[in-house]
Amino acid sequence: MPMNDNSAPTLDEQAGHCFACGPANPQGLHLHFDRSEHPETGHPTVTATVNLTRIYEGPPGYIHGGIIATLFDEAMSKLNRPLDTLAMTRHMEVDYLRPSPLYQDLTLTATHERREGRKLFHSAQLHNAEGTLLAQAEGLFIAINPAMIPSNITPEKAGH
Ligand SMILES: CCCCCCCCCC(=O)SCCNC(=O)CCNC(=O)[C@H](O)C(C)(C)COP(=O)(O)OP(=O)(O)OC[C@H]1O[C@@H](n2cnc3c(N)ncnc32)[C@H](O)[C@@H]1OP(=O)(O)O
Repeated sequence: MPMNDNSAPTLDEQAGHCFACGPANPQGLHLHFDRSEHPETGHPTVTATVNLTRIYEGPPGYIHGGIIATLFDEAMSKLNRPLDTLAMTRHMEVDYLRPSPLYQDLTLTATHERREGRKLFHSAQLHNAEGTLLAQAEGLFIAINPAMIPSNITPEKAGH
């Protein structure tokens, strides 16, 4: 495993098994986000294209609502890095406006809205290819002490 200069795992290495974005998780979603700035506010924005199979089905033909929440949680969490902040989700609200179809390219976006001390407020949306808003979320992330994140997780230490 590649290491940084201190031979300690980097944050990306620590997060390699993240269910939503980790490349090392064989059962994960392997989401990839492009980062930019919001054209009006200049705040960090991220975008990903998602196209999910029946593994993630809830209602027949549609994505499970819990997976949609996962998409939003992950997209909003990706805004913390450009804000130079290590943070975890404290609160999230999801509006499911239309069923979100499987086997179609959908656009997942998230934008940083504002910061109040340790509190980071983000928003996220899921659109179909026609531009219809399918679901949306608001999230509160709290900046944490990096010491909260263990540097070496093994099955033995996780109790498996
Ligand atoms: C981290 C690196 C890797 C990134 C991976 C990203 C993965 C994707 C993101 C995730 O899924 S993270 C996993 C899910 N989240 C968690 O497991 C977090 C579990 N919760 C905690 O560990 C603690 O609650 C946390 C460290 C987040 C915060 O605990 P604290 O005790 O430091 O803060 P507190 O609970 O007092 O809340 C902080 C502030 O939020 C405020 N707050 C809480 N709920 C609120 C609400 N609903 N609306 C507005 N404000 C709210 C609360 O009042 C308070 O305001 P003040 O600081 O002004 O007093």
